[in-house]
Amino acid sequence: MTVPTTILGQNQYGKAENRVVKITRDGATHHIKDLNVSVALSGDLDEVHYSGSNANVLPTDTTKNTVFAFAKEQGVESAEEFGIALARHFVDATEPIRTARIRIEEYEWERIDLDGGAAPHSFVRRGQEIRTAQIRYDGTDVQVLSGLKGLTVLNSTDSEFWGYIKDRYTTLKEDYDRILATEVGAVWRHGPAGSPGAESGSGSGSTDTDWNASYGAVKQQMLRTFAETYSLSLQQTLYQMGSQVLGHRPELEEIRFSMPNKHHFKADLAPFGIANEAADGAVYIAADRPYGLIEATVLREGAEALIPPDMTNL
Ligand SMILES: O=c1[nH]c(=O)c2[nH]c(=O)[nH]c2[nH]1
Repeated sequence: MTVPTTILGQNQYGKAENRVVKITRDGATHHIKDLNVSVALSGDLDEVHYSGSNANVLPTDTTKNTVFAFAKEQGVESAEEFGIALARHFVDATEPIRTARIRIEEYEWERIDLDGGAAPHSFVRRGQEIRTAQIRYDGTDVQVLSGLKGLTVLNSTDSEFWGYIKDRYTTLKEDYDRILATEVGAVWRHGPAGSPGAESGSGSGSTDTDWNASYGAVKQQMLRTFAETYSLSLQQTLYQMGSQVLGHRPELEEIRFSMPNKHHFKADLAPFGIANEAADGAVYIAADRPYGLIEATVLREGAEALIPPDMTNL
C-alpha cells in the first residue's frame, strides 16, 4: 500500500481542564476562585508532527504547572485577567509558540448563611450558570471573549407563538399564552483597549476592564430583559437581550447566544373531563428533547462579527 503525500494542517496542543482552586485569606475571611483552565498553544510545531523532534515543544505538563504557579504567584482576580497573563506568558517567553488560547470555566461559590451572618470560610456551590472566558494572544493582539452557560430562565406568561408557516406536516397549535424557558449560553466580545464602544473590528479586547463588574452587569441585563420582554418568539427575546446588553455596556462590541427552547406543553387532561388552560393556572409537561435551538449574534452597528458561530458554549 502506498502512503499518500500529506501535509500537516492546523494544530494546537496544551493541557486541558486544569482544575485550579485558589484560596485567598483575608484574616479569618477566605475567598475562593474555582477554575477549569484549558491551554491550547500553536506555532512552529511542524517538526514534532513530521519527525518527532521535540525541540520546539513546551511540554503540556509544563503548561499545567504554569497554570498552578501563576494562580499562586499572581492570584486570580478574574478569569479574564488570569487568562491574559497566561496567554502572554506562553507566547512572549517561548520563541516557537506564536499563539495561545486559554479557555476558562469558573464555578461560583457563595458563603453559607449562618445566624450571625455569612460564614467566613464555608461555601455552597452556586447552582446557576458557569462563567466562561477565552483569551487569544498572537504576540500583538489580545482578544477577550467572556461568557456564560447553563443560565436557566423561565417566564410563566407574556409569551406567545403564532403566525408561523403551516404546511402538511404542521401540527403545532398557535399559542397566545405559553411558558417561555431557555438555558442561556452566551459569549460576548470586548472592544479595543481604551475606546469603549468607539472603534470596532480590531479584535483586541481592552485589558484594563473591570472584568468582574462587567460580567455581573451583563448577566443582570440579560435577566432583566428576559423578564421584561413580552415575547412573540424566542428569537425576538434573544435579539432584545443582545440589543439591551450592547446598549448598556459600551465596552462590548458583539454578543452571540445559543438558546434551546425548553418546551413546556400543556398536559392533555380532556380525556378526564378536566380543563387545562393557562388562564386558570395550567399543568405542563416539561419536555426534555427534542428542543428548538435558537442561535444568533447581535452586533453593535459597524462592528465586525468575530465570534465564530460554534462558540456559544465555550
Ligand atoms: O419561539 C419559538 N420560535 C420558533 O421558531 C419555534 N418553533 C416552534 O415549533 N416553536 C417555536 N417557538
